[in-house]
Amino acid sequence: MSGTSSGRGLRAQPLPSWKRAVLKVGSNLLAADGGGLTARHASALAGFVAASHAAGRQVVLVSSGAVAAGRALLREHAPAAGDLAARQALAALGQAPMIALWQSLSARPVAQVLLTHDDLRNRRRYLNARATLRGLLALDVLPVVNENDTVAVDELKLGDNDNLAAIVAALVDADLLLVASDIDALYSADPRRDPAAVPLARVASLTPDILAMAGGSGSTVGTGGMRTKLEAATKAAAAGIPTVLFSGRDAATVAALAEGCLHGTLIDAAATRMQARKYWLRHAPAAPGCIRVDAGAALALAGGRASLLPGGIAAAEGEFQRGDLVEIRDAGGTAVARGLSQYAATEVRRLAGRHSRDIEAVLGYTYGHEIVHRDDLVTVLPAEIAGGVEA
Ligand SMILES: Nc1ncnc2c1ncn2[C@@H]1O[C@H](COP(=O)(O)OP(=O)(O)O)[C@@H](O)[C@H]1O
Ligand SMILES: N[C@@H](CCC(=O)OP(=O)(O)O)C(=O)O
Repeated sequence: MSGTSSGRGLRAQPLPSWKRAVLKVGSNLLAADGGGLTARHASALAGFVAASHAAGRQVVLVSSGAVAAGRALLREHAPAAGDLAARQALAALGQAPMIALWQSLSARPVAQVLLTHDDLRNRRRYLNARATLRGLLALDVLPVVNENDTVAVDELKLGDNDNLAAIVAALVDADLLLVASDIDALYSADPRRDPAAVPLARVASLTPDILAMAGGSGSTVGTGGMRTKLEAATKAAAAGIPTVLFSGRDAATVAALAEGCLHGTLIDAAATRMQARKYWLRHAPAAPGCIRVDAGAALALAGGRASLLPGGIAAAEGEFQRGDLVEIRDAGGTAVARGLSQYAATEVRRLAGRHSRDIEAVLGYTYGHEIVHRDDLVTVLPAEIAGGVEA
C-alpha cells in the first residue's frame, strides 16, 4: 500500500492566511506506479492554483514526475530503477511531458524552471533564480520548478523535491509551503507498517520525537517519503514559513484548500517570516568590506523603510560580491544597517554618488535601482534614532 488518500477522521482547520505559496506535487499524484502521466489528480490541483490566482494569490509549483513519466514512456524497455544514469535519462525524457501536462491544465502560460541544489547554494545563481521566479510571477505566468536531474547526481539519488520546495519557498518569500502527496497527513508512525498510527492535525514544533515518526516512501515512484517532507518543513519553519501536508488524491480536500480550509497536517513556523529574515540579516556573518553612506542616507536607512540608492553612497570599502551581506556605516564608521548588496564592491565604487537612472550607463548593465533593497535590509541603530525619515 502506498498510503491512504482520505482520512481516518482528521478534523478540518483553517489554512494560515497567505498571499504567495509554493505547492509541491509528488510523483505519486502524477503517475501511478508504473503508469504514465495522468491528469486524474493534477486537474484538481491545477484548479486550486487557478482559484488562488483568481483570488489574487501567487503560486509557484514544484512538480516531480519526470522520472516516472519517462519510465512509463519506455514501458518494458525502461532501465532498472537503481541505475542512476538511466534515471537521469528518464528525467530528461519525462520532463517535457510533465510540463505539457501542467500546461494542458492551466489557462495561463506555464514556465519551466530547472534548479539544482548547487544553484541555490551559490549566491549569484541564487539571486538570479530569485529574480527569474519573481519576474515570472510578475508576468502572471505559472512557474513549474523541478530539480535539474540531468546534472544533479547526488540530488537525484536522494530524490529531493520536498527539500527543493522548501528552499524555493524561502527563495520567493512565500508565506506558505503546501505539500500535496498520496497520504492525507503526517501519522504518528508510518501507516504502512503500523495500523494503529493516527494522523496529526497540528505540529507546533518539529521535535526529534516528531521527526522520528517519519518513514520512507511507500511507492516505487515516490522517493523521499515522509522523512524528506519533514526535513522540508524544518527548513521552511526556520525561514518563518508554515508547511501543510495534505492528500492531493482527494479532490474534496484540494477544493476545500482553495476555500481556506485544511484537512491535513499544519506544521507551524518557528518564528514569523519577518523575524526569521531579520534575525538572519542581523546576525549572519557579513562580508569583510562595507558600504559608507552620507548623513542623509544614514538617516533614511535608520527609518527602516528606505532602500539604499547609489546617490547616498560615499564609498565601498574592501571586497564583497553581488548578493553578499554587507554592513552599511555612516561617515564616522558607526554601523547603521546591514543588507544584501545587489552589486559587488567594485561596482558600488563606480556607482557611488550617482543617480539610480545612471546605473546602466555607468556599468553597461543593471541589477535594479537599489544597491540594497529595503526588503533585504535591517537597521542596527538604536530605536530613538529610527523613524526620522521615510523613503
Ligand atoms: N509517519 C508517516 N506519516 C505519513 N506517511 C508516511 C509516514 N512515514 C512514511 N510515510 C510514507 O510517505 C509516503 C509519501 O511520500 P512519497 O511516497 O515520497 O510521496 P510523494 O511522491 O508525494 O513525495 C506515504 O504514502 C507513506 O507511505
Ligand atoms: N525530480 C524527480 C522527482 C524527485 C522527487 O522528489 O520525487 P517525489 O518524492 O515524488 O516528490 C522527478 O521529476 O521525477
